[in-house]
Amino acid sequence: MEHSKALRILALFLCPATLLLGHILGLLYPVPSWIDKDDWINTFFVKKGWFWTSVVMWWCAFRYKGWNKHISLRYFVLSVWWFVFTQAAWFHTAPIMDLIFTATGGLCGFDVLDTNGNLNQKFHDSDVRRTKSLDKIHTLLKKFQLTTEDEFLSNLADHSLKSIRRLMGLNNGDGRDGEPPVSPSELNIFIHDTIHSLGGLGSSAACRAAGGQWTGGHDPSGHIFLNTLMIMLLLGECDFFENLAWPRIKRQGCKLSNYFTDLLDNSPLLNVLQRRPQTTYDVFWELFARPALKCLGDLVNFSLLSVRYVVWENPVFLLFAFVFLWWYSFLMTTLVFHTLSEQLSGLLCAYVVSGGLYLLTIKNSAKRRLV
Ligand SMILES: CCCCCCCCCCCCCCCC(=O)SCCNC(=O)CCNC(=O)[C@H](O)C(C)(C)COP(=O)(O)OP(=O)(O)OC[C@H]1O[C@@H](n2cnc3c(N)ncnc32)[C@H](O)[C@@H]1OP(=O)(O)O
Repeated sequence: MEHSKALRILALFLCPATLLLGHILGLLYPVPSWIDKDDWINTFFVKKGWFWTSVVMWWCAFRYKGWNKHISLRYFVLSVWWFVFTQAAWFHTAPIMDLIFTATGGLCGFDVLDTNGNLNQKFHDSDVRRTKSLDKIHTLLKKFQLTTEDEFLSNLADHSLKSIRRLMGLNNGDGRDGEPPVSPSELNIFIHDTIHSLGGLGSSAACRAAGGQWTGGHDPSGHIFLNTLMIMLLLGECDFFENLAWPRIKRQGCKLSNYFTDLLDNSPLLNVLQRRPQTTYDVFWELFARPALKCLGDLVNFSLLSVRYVVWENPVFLLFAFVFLWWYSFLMTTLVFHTLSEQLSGLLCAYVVSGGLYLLTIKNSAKRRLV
């Protein structure tokens, strides 16, 4: 099968096939325990995914084809769709994914206390996140207390602040006894209503910033949406320069392997046999220092050449490394996060636009070739 056909099939079917694979794996194996919302892959790469994908895509375009108005148009369409779906549908409004969530009954919740007045373990999914949220809620309630003129509400705010400080392990001075005869659920309602009265909690980002928890409703998976869009953008664009990328790799051969074998070709015993050192110092030098220095030099050479080979000469490797990263994140999302229907809606929303765009482009370029 020719390269471009394989690439198109990969671009079109990789994401739906991975969704299926994830659910089959989910039936066969336990949920992976190493996945963490705050790990470096998620915070540094996936959550800034559009930035990384843009850099890699434009870099490849620049190194293989140069600027071209068709690429810019496709990038513009996908960027606008990414932006309105995940960032903001319009100026100062929530993005489409959050509008769907709130329209289906979802809200920003503040169920900080459980029925016994202790920290609700279902409020956020790790101690670090719970502590950060309590801190944010404390700041907002403090602000409210300083500005309200209603004595009753000010007292309630005071009681809530004391409870929150207790949950954070801070000393209130008067201990738990100083807290009022207000039930935990009433305090939760007060915290919820007060923070909502400050306004601007219509998006998941704003909810997070206020320390709340996005609960209920249908929450289309932002990760599935973004990963799909990024995979299709990278593989879709690769289709337009792969005829330049593969021959370049073939032409250059794998000269990196020579440098790699140099790294291994560094025997201390051979040094001793060939150079026949006379003094103890010379033996030490030939046995330990010379091989170590040579290895270091070769390693630096090898690293520099690898970077040059991958980033400058063949950035298509970089492109596939990122496709792999987005694919991995996609698979982990299918295993751990959201319901199947939320994953499907994330996939469909990305797929409809990016799939349509690339099918249309492929059709148009085939037509142009025929003419
Ligand atoms: C030498 C070189 C020269 C180069 C020369 C070329 C020049 C080339 C010029 C380029 C020019 C660039 C110009 C670009 C300019 C921009 O692009 S700048 C903009 C950069 N911004 C971005 O990239 C942002 C991308 N991120 C996003 O869109 C959103 O954060 C997301 C990922 C869609 C948000 O999703 P979300 O809110 O996390 O919601 P969702 O996915 O539903 O997840 C719900 C929860 O489950 C968690 N979750 C879900 N799945 C997972 C998972 N797989 N793992 C862990 N957690 C998960 C989430 O973390 C979330 O948890 P919370 O933290 O909210 O509690």
